Amino acid sequence: KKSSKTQQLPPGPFTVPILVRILWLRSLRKSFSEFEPIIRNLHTRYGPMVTLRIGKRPVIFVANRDLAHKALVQNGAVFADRPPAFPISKILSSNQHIISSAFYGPTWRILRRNLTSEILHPSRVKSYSRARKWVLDILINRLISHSTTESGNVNPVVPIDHFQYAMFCLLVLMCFGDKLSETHIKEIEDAQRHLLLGSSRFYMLNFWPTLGKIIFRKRWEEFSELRRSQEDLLMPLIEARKRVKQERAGRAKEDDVDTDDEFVVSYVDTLLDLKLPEEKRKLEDGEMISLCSEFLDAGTDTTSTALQWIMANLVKYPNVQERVLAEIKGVVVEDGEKEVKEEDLHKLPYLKAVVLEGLRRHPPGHFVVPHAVTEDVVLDGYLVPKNASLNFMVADMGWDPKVWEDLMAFKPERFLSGGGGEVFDITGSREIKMMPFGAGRRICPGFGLAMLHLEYFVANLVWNFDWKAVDGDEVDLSEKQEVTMVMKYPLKAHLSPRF
Ligand code: HEM
Repeated sequence: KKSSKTQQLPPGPFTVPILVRILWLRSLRKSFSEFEPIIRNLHTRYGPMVTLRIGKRPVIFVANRDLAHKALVQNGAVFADRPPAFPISKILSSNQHIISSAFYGPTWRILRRNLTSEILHPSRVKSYSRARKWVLDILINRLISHSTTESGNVNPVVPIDHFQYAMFCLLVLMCFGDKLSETHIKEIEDAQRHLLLGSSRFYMLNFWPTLGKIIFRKRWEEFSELRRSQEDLLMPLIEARKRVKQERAGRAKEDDVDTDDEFVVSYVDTLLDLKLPEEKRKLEDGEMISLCSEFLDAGTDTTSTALQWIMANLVKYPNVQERVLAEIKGVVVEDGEKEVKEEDLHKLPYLKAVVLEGLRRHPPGHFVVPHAVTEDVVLDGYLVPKNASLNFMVADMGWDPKVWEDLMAFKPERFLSGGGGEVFDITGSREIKMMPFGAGRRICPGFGLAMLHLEYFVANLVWNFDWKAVDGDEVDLSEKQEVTMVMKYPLKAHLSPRF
């Protein structure tokens, strides 16, 4: 519904914006993890829609699945905008010229369509299967070498860094082509991680940007230095793809045929010819760097966090791990075959159920990227003004007792269709029962790729190793807010190779 003058913002605590800003800054210095329980308490007190005044803009939180569906799916176009970025994000996103922060309009449409049709299309995703196998081998070798000492003793492994590195490798190869060395990948990972982890340190620069340039001069310099080092690392890779493209074009002209069957299109290749519709020009170097950086970040921590939560539950509940293994045994027919092939994943419904249950119980992001509306509207009788920032309680949507029985238990069976063949709709198009990837027009475009990565790596990790809890160090499922919602006590497990 359109709004009228009498409509009010959703309820919320009375706050003095300047005080909230100061408290916000102080709390950021300590920990971000207090934030979600506060919003949850406010929902208990005020209902499914709550307003908080943190800065100049009201921030509205929605905790109800039906309202999320009404907004994001039924009125998708109105709720698909993004708020203006804070100064730091503005620099990192080249003025909101990346998919996740672009305003809803032609630029967002062309950038998103390029990603979905040129890179995330199933046939293109298939062309990266060699890269996935390469990364799987790296991961398995790393896990083996970390679980045995030189004297042959077995050590428990803390796999999260290896998961992160593996997911990062995959995304780098898709982004810059599959001919990069491990050393090079590690360098890029370090630069990206510095920026990502530093983001909470630089958050303070968003407030009072003009005066802050003087007060926080050192921190601004540190931020500029990190962005520069990111540019120094990524730009040569982009330039290298430009050269490959030119050489191929030259060869194609001479021979009139494409001789290089091995060639795999990378994300950068698709950006080189892209034209921004509003500015009517090609992408600038800075914009390409920002888009590559978005691509790497979006698919790395999210997926490796989910992978860690899923493996933690398989260690905690050995009967679930046994069932995954038994299902794989029915599919891998060749004796001694070490790989569960991705072509076989669709024959493993229980594995898929395990991944879905992992995403429901432990969604890597407990909020979506902030949304905005394209015009003042009314939702559930309350005004959602154009200048508001709007968010949705992702974790709470998947923990609704009206939908899920015994909701905090890890029960993959709830996703088995019982022979009916009905596949669970993760996009929430008809009804939102959980939304780990968001919903509607801004839904994560990478959800298919993420599901593939999770199914492929969970299957192969279980197929290659028996995962066991470490005596006296039981798996603890407490959470901690970092870039994503991670395990407060990272998974530690004994791994016995099965081959
Ligand atoms: C388990 C893994 C992943 C999870 C849980 C996840 C989750 C999300 C969520 C919650 C959003 C915000 C949706 C919204 O604002 O309403 C999002 C956006 C996005 N994700 Fe993912 N994601 C994952 C993997 C990936 C991968 C592998 C890619 C790409 C390679 C990707 C690319 C993006 C992009 C570009 C956006 C912005 C979409 C837009 O604003 O239109 N994500 N993701």
